[in-house]
Formats: sequence, C-alpha cells, structure tokens
Amino acid sequence: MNDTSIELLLVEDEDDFRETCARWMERKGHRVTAVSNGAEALGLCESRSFQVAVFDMNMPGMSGIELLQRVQQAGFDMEVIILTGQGTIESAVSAMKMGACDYLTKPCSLGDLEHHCMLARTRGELRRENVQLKAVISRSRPKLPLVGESGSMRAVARMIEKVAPTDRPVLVQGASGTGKEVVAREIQQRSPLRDKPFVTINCAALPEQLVESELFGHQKGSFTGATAEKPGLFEIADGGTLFIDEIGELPLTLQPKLLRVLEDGSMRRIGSAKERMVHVRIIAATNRDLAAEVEKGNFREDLFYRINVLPLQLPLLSEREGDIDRLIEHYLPKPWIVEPDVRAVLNQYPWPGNIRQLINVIQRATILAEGTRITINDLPPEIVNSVRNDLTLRSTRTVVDQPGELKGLGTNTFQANPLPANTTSTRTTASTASPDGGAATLDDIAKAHVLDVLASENGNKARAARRLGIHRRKLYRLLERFQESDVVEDSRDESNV
Ligand SMILES: Nc1ncnc2c1ncn2[C@@H]1O[C@H](COP(=O)(O)OP(=O)(O)OP(=O)(O)O)[C@@H](O)[C@H]1O
Repeated sequence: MNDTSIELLLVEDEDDFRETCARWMERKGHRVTAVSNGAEALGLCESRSFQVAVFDMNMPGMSGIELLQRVQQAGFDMEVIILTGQGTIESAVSAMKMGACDYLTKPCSLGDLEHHCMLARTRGELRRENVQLKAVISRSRPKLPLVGESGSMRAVARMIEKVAPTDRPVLVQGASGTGKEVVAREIQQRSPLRDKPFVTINCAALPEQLVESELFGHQKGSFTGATAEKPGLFEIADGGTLFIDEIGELPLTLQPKLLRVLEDGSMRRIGSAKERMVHVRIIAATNRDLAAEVEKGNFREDLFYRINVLPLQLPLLSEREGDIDRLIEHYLPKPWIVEPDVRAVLNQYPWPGNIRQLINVIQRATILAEGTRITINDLPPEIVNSVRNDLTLRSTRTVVDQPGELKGLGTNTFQANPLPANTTSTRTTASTASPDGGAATLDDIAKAHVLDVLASENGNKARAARRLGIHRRKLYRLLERFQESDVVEDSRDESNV
C-alpha cells in the first residue's frame, strides 16, 4: 500500500456495479473489500479496520442507513459515504446528519467515486489528528492540584461547582500565593469548555506595550517589530477560556478594548480595520482590591462590573484550618519527613505569602537539609524567630541548649525562647547539597536564594525584586521558570508511580 491508497469497504447489492467499482479502485492502488449486504459488512468490521466505507442506500435486508446506524453504535471508526439513487437525496442528507461524511448519487463516474473516497480519507485523518492533538495538549497542560479540606476551602469548592457550568465571567480575588490560577484552572476543568483552549496572560509580567498585542494580536507592519501578522490570545482562545491574571495591572488605555470584547465579542487586531468576533469565557484574577482601584480611578467602573459577575474570594492560608499539614504532605517529596517541631512552626506561622511561600519553604528545606529529614535548622530563621516571638511559653519539656537549635518538641506546643538577634541559619546556600545528596547546582542555589528573599518579604514580589536588584518582571519570569522545572519534576514523579 502506498501513502495515497485507501483501505475501502464497499457494500453494494448490485453485482455488476459492485464488481466494476472494486476493480477500478483496485487498479488505482486501493485495497478494496466488496460485499453485497450489511450483515456481512458488520461481521468484517468486527475483525478489520477500514478508512472509508461506501454503503448503498437501498439494499434488501439492511438498508445503508441502518448499516450506518449499526456501525456508529458499535463505534467502528471510519468515514462513511452513502450511495443513493436520484429520488432519495433527502434521505442521503439525513444520513449525513446522522454522521455520514458524504453522499454520491447514482449513476456516478468512477473518477468521482475515487475523488470522494480520497476526500473522506483525508477527513478521517484530520479528525484523528485532532483527537490526538487534544490528548497531547491536555497531557502537557500542568495538572495543578487543589489541596484543601478546611471549611473555608470547602466553601471555595462549592462556589467553583456553582460557577463552573456557566459561561459568565468569574473574578477570582485573593492575596498573592492563595491559588488564584489553580482555582481558575479548576473552574475550566469542571466547565463544559474543559476540552477547549485554556489560554493565560499575566498583565503584570508583560511590558505595557506588549499586553495589547498579546491580547488582541497585530497586523504586519503595524508597529516597529511587527514583522509578521499575529493573532492575539482572544483569537487563540476563541471557543474556550482566557485567564487574565493580575487584571488590576491592565493599563487604563486598554480597558475600553477589553470592555468591548466582553460586551459584544468584537475586537480588532492592532493596525487592522477588520472587526473579528470571538466567543471567549473570561476568568480574571487579582490580588488588588479592585473596588478600591475603581475609587482611585485606576480601574474603569464599567469594566469592573462586567468582570465582577461571579466573584470568588480565596481565603488566606492562615484561614484554612488543617490545610497546612495537608499541603506539607502533598508537597514534601517521598521519602522525606519533617520533624514534629518543624511541623509545629509551620502550623503557627501566619504565611503572608500563602501557599506559594509554604511551597518555597519546603523546597528550600529539601535543598538545605542533609539526608531526607527536615529539621528546624532547615527553615528560614526569620520564620522560626517570628513564631518564637509570637508564642507564649507553655511547654514543659522544651530544652533549648544551643542557640539556633530546638530540641525535645515532641508535641505541637512550642517553646518561645528568642534566639540571639544575630542568629542565622546554620547552613548557607554556598554549602548546599541537592536533595539526592550530590552538590547543589548553581541553579539550585540561585533558586534557594530567590525563594528565601521572597519568603522573607512575605511573598511580596515588588519588595523581593527590589532586594534582589532585579526588575519585578524578571522576578516573575524566574518564578515561572522555577515552577516549570517543578512541573517537570512532578510529572517525572507521576510517571514513576
Ligand atoms: N489549594 C492548593 N493546593 C495545592 N497547591 C496550591 C493550592 N493553591 C495554590 N497552590 C500552589 O501555590 C502556588 C501559587 O498558586 P497560584 O499561582 O495559583 O497563586 P496566585 O494566587 O495566582 O498567586 P499570584 O497572585 O502571586 O499570581 C502554585 O505553585 C500552586 O500550584
């Protein structure tokens, strides 16, 4: 068989026509199986696969339509062409509504028959390719876990269930690191659009001039650097969901354009007069108080009302009772363990940087610790000190016999015995070892340092970027890179299961 040949099933009760067609198609290099009735055809389909099938409409016993129905019920994957006489075109049309891909009226030329079979084969290939690509995309899309059984997270889960089935905009609000993107993805996964595109843009991570071209696309030559035509994310997400992260950072000049597409689905690429229509579900997120931004004149009131149709407020990590332990279990790689006093500190700390900060602290500790046990010395000292300073002395068994080291905390009570002001972590990043015991790479050390600074700034990225001496957007890119490498590691873990 060559690349253009078709695996064809021909079902026709007129012997002459069937044999002529079969001979002609075989001479053209196709593999033809020709039978005279539906029952025989169904039997063959059980044991063999065909790319294209041609069914005569009028056959004694089982008609072409009935055969089509049976083929579909059985789930045989092939493209079906219906052959019909002049008087039965209407029923051929209804056969197409039932899933036939084409019809031909008899008498037809053999050249036409082959041409239609080739088109059907291409259609089948495209259909299968589409299914495969969707599967590949959904596999490569990171699965973000939504861990949480606390009362406040159960309320969030109930809200997600309510908002997911509609196509109305959702505004996810919450402090940095509370999981706004995770929730956005969960909504999309539970919506009827789960198999459609999920496209994201972070308005804070892009230079202002780029946000418009990313969202709406541009024509070639519409500005310096626009060397080719480019569709915007609205067009790419058409039929699916667009997640606009940090919408509070959307430049005021762009807000009317977003409002318009939300109102009537119309938009124009930069530099183009052509109006395009898109149908996109918007999920927006912000860690700002958008109502206050409206008051200050930084955010358009009409746009605020448009996106604030279904508001969803995420609780702080400190408001999720019991979830810290669940998150530790989830994010701690196997076979790592945390000592009980570490668990106590992590449960007492207020986590201003929320889940992102907790994950960073766990990751940092697995880089700094020796072996696979996290001790109090592997936590950032400012976290340990902050908890110490906050707690009342209540433990009876606590012994603090060395500065910077806590012992005997077998229960979750914690001895607050302030460390000397100059106490720092007992290890420095310069002497780190990787979790597998080898030398830490430069990337590991850079990552630990960035996460450290971010944690010590309580998750505040603007302040952390200032302290690191880099632009905030650069910090965003670094964090995204760390997250991507974590996703790769996660998926490796999963593939080992
Ligand atoms: N409920 C959760 N269960 C498990 N992991 C979570 C949960 N919520 C958030 N995370 C993780 O915490 C990190 C931060 O989450 P996410 O990016 O969704 O937060 P965010 O609120 O969008 O933060 P920012 O406002 O800073 O962009 C991610 O690594 C995410 O996978």
